[in-house]
Amino acid sequence: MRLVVENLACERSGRPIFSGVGFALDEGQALAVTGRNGAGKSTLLQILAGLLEPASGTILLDGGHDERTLPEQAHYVGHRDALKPALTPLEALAFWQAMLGEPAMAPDDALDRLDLGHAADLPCAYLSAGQRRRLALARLLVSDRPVWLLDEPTSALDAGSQTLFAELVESHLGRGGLVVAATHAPLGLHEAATIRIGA
Ligand SMILES: Nc1ncnc2c1ncn2[C@@H]1O[C@H](COP(=O)(O)OP(=O)(O)OP(=O)(O)O)[C@@H](O)[C@H]1O
Repeated sequence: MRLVVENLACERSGRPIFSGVGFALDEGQALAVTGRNGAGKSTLLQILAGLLEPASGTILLDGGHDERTLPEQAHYVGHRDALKPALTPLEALAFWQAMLGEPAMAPDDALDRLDLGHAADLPCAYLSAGQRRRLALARLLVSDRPVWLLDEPTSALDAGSQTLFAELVESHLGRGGLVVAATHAPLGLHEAATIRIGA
């Protein structure tokens, strides 16, 4: 599987955000997207996730499920954790697994993997910022999708959780996955290509 992005440009509300963005990522590879605040890192991920249209440029995913689009083969974990406050972590993961399809790890096992087993039945509203982040990342484990699009994945994570995150990503890459992550901080991976967007 190979993700090739060429000459991508984006405008928001008629204002140019970035242009000339390109990269190629093979299976087992990670890309860190860096740049100043407002450079368009989240915007780039949202375009890859199919949530925004680029002004120009091409995005090609080669070698995956031919009948599925990139967004259908990607997990997108955005800035916001997309959790309903009244649901429990277990309910939230069961929902995501049913919605995303391709079931992989059982929700309770994913919670244990992210060290959230003790909070499985609490309303998400009670979770701390780091716990909410870990729950959003647990979503990556319950459905099998080869491309992970992660926006500031380590924000709010303590040192131990950052190590855990790096282990999850390394294991995904080891299985032939692809990861694109917008970040201001090092991701703790053994190897990741980097592109900087904006000035
Ligand atoms: N819905 C919107 N309508 C118009 N402009 C927007 C919208 N959302 C974001 N923008 C603008 O697009 C630009 C890029 O924003 P984006 O969130 O992609 O930046 P970023 O590089 O991820 O920033 P940060 O490092 O602060 O997270 C910013 O100037 C922002 O104000």
